[in-house]
Amino acid sequence: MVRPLPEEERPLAPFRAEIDAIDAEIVTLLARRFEVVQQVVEVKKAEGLAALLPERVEDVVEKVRAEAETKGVPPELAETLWRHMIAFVIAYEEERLG
Ligand SMILES: C=C(O[C@@H]1C=C(C(=O)O)C=C[C@H]1O)C(=O)O
Repeated sequence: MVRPLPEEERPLAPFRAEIDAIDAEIVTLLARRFEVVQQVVEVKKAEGLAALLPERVEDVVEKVRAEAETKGVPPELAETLWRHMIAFVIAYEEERLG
């Protein structure tokens, strides 16, 4: 739903267009990541592996924090986002692994 832009917010329009385009790219990348997660579920089923593999979770968080830092993104932001996403992924996997 797109609400009419209040007059005083008009100078923000080009930046918001850029943010919207970036968000769409992020969602595309999330879709790719999620497709891989579905393959992970199949392997975990076959191998009897748990949804939550804590050491891997910490490795992923460490990597995204480091990557964020090199790109001028606050590492705490990356960590917060990834921990939320990973928690969702683990719940998704748990539902499918039983
Ligand atoms: C995808 C996996 O399952 C879980 C989800 C992870 C993720 O979203 O990065 C990482 C660790 C796992 O507990 C995995 O084990 O690799």
